[in-house]
Amino acid sequence: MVLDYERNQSLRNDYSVDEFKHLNLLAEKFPTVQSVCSEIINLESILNLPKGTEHFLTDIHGAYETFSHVLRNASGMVRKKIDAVYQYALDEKTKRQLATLIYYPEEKLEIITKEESDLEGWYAVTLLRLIEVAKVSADKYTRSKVRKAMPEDFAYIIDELLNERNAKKEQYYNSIIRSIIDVDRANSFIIAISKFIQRLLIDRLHIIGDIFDRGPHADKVMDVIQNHHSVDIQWGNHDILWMAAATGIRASIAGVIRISARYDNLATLEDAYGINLLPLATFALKTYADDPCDAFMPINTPSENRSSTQAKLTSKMHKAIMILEMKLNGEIIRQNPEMCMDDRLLLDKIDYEKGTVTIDGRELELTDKNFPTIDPKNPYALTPEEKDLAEKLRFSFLNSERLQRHVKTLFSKGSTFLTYNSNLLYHGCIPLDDKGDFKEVTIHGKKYKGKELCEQFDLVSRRAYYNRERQDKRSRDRDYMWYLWSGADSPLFGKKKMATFERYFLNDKDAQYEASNRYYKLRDDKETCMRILEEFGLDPEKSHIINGHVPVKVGKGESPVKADGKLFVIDGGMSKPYQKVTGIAGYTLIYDSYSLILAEHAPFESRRNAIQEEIDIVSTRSMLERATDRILVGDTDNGIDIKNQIQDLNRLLEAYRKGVVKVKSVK
Ligand SMILES: O=P(O)(O)OC[C@H]1O[C@](O)(COP(=O)(O)O)[C@@H](O)[C@@H]1O
Ligand SMILES: [Mn+2]
Repeated sequence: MVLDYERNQSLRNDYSVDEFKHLNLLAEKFPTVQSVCSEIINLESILNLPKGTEHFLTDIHGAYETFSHVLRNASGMVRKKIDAVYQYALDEKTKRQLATLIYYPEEKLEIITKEESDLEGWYAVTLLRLIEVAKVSADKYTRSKVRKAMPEDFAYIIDELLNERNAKKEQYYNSIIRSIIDVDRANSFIIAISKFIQRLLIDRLHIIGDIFDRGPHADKVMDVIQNHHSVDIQWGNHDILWMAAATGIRASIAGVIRISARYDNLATLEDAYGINLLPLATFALKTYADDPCDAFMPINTPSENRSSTQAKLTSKMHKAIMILEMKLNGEIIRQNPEMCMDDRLLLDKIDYEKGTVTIDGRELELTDKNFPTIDPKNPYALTPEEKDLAEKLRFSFLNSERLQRHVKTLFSKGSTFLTYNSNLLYHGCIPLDDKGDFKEVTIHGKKYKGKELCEQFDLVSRRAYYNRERQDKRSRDRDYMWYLWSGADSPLFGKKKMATFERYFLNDKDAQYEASNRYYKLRDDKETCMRILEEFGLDPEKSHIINGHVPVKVGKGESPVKADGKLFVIDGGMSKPYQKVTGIAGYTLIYDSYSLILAEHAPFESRRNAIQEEIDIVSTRSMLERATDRILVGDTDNGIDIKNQIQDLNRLLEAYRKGVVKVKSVK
């Protein structure tokens, strides 16, 4: 092919060698003039369709049941579609049952098939209703896109049922329904079409970070994400902590275990990820045999459980891993002065005789003075047992197949930030200095700020993970990946310190205070947000920033809408422990072809009640912005890709017609 190119002077005049190669590759996929033309027509028609609906969620923190419900009910959109079709035709009870069936088809069918006296009649009516709901859910997409979303087993039938109903074909239509029931496929069909509806209503899912920690089942959330048809993730500080642990970074491993102990989730760590915690339990029992470890009782342990063997063991493990984490953090901080984290070196500021610590010139009394593993002369040194323990834990994390799979998903679908359809998405902040300019941060001796800083942290983390087998060598990439969890200039965190030590060992609100980067004040300011949008290459007039990380205190009157609507903070406290702070149970930001809508969710009772009592999450929707014209695919990022494809196809068509690229097929 390249030879053809070199021999042909006129070819060389019209095409570069790269374009010639590219067109020949494209010709493999579109081997005839006919196929090129139909693809152009197909793509042109997609450009004129309404854009798909995007859903944004954040700070899931292991709240699997709520997360799963919000996806199943498409943040309230399933119910909205049912209401649109059957506004007065069905009563509330029937609509609620239909909605629950769509959310939990398997579970609901089990109940209904046992209770329903006229099952055949119920199937017939229900199939028809589900098809109607599917129809309105699919109406803005092309037939080809809808077909791609269909469950394989029923693709043909669903396609027929969605498109073929008119007076003439009524009999044909009814006969399909009849035979689904007759051949005993009604249950499978209901499950398939329900999932199809769920999928149609969330065309794209964005997760603005913090999937892990606090709640019990981040592992199940990750399974859902792993199998999702279209999702992206912006890493949160808790996610990167787990990713760093899976990279084999010992300080991060200790951090993951500490938080799991704090929220009484050690069993999940063992059962879901197969992490062997026996070495930690043995070490903790021996080291803290007579220490009550009161400050390390898992939070929210009911008073009647506090003296149980289990609670006592967890507290000892919690303290043991906390001290190990402090030592390992110290090792990284001391080796990386450019991180400027010396204020986090506290083990050497303790007077072990007096039981005090000196912070910012203030001598404060420790609430717990028992440090059997610390050598006051060399407080960061690991004891031989601690070294052995850290190695065993690292082995477990590096070899947990499920954890590694989840972390690979976080890498393949995630990043430190994302621009998508004129929105800029990131979990924490873009570090700013005291004057409000982009803060310069040193990584590996070089200074970065703004977008470049986020890109650099992204790169460092990927390098650290994909070179994790080379643990023999000290890796500064690993150190910087660790930094992202709690470093003052980490875009995933952005507080001047993480006061972990102070929160466990002191009774002093001032010392425990975690001041935030300037960003968190200045994000209220429209001009700052516009500058950030510009920095990331977006049109500041039209674009928005979408943030998580800091719970919005809705109960105290705080609004998730900042900077005159340029920025939205959508951490509404999906995980239970944070609902006290927010007063609600999470937000979904919905971006459809007309508008930006914020759905505010009331607490979710439980999956059991959702299925049995048909208790849905109550969501209040408010319109944030409405477009004057309906937004079409042509206006989106995907639209830009499609337009580029059309351009390439036109060049190919021209090349076929000029005879410079050979038509590859005679068909
Ligand atoms: O609520 P806990 O478990 O005490 O955690 C508090 C810690 O979590 C953090 O808020 C970080 O977690 P988030 O990213 O969820 O905010 C720290 O700043 C703070 O020290
Ligand atoms: Mn966070």
